[in-house]
Amino acid sequence: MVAFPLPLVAREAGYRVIGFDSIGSTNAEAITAARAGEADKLWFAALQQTTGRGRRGRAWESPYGNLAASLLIQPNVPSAALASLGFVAGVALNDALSRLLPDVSMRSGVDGADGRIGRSAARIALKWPNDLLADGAKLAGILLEAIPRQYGHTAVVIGIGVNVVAAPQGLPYPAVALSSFNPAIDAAMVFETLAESWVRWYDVWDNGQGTARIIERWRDNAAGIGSEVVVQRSQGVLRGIFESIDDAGHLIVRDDEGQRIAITAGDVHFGTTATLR
Ligand SMILES: O=C(O)CCCC[C@@H]1SC[C@@H]2NC(=O)N[C@@H]21
Repeated sequence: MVAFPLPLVAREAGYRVIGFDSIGSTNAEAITAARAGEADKLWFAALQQTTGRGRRGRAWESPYGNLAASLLIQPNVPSAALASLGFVAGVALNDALSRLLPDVSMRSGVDGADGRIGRSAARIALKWPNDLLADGAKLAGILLEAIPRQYGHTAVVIGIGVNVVAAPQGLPYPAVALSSFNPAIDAAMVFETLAESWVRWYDVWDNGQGTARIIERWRDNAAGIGSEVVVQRSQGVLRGIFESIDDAGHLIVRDDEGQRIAITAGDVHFGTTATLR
C-alpha cells in the first residue's frame, strides 16, 4: 500500500483513497469493489499497473512512477446522464494539469531539476472524446466504465492515466510525459491536484444539472477546433473540419460536401495525413 494524499476539500466531501505501489488495473479493482457493494466516492490510485486498460479494448502502459487513478461513484441519476461524466473528468484533469504546469511554462530556459532545460511552454488542451494533450502530444487518457447494480442503479468507474515519468513509444500519435516539462512533479502531486479539482467540477456537474456548464468549459479548452480531422468510426473513416462540440458532447464535423455530422464515438486524428490503426 502507498499513501496518496487526499486534499482536505475531498476528505470533507466524503472521498477516500486506497493507494497501491503496483496493481493489475485500478479500474478492475474499482469494479470489483463496486460489485462487492462499495458505495461511493472511493479512489484507487497506483504508481504502476501491470494490466492497465485503455479505450476500445487497448492496453494502457503504466510504468512505475506514472499515475493510474480510478474513482468509483454512484450518482443517483438516469443512466443517460452518466455519459457526461467523461467530460467532468476531462475538465477536472485539464484544470489540474494546467495548475501543475504553468510556472514551468513561464520559466523559459530555466534548468529543470535534473539539469535539463525546461521547455518554454506547455499548452494543455482536451482532445475529444477523452484525451488530454500537452503541446499536442497525449499526456493523459480517461476510461469510463459503467457497472449495473441492484434496483436499476449504475456504478461508474472513471479511470485516469497520466504519463508522469514516461510516455509510451511507437504509437500512431505523439505521447509525452510530465517529466519532460517539469521532472519535479510526481504521481502523488498529480493525484492530489486532480482529486481537488474533481471535487470542484463534480459539484458543478450537480447530478447532471450542470452538464451545460461542463460542456462549455470542455469546449473552451478543446484542441483542434477549426482544423482538419480524420475520424475513425465503426462505420468507417470520416474526413472533414472539426467545427465544435455540441451541447450533448458530440463531435461536430463538417464533411467535404458541407454536411454537419454529429459523432458519438470514434478516434480523432488531427490533420489529413493521420496514420490510422
Ligand atoms: O486513453 C485511453 O485509452 C484511456 C486510458 C485510461 C487508463 C487509466 S489508468 C487508470 C485506469 N485503470 C486502467 O486500467 N485504465 C484506466
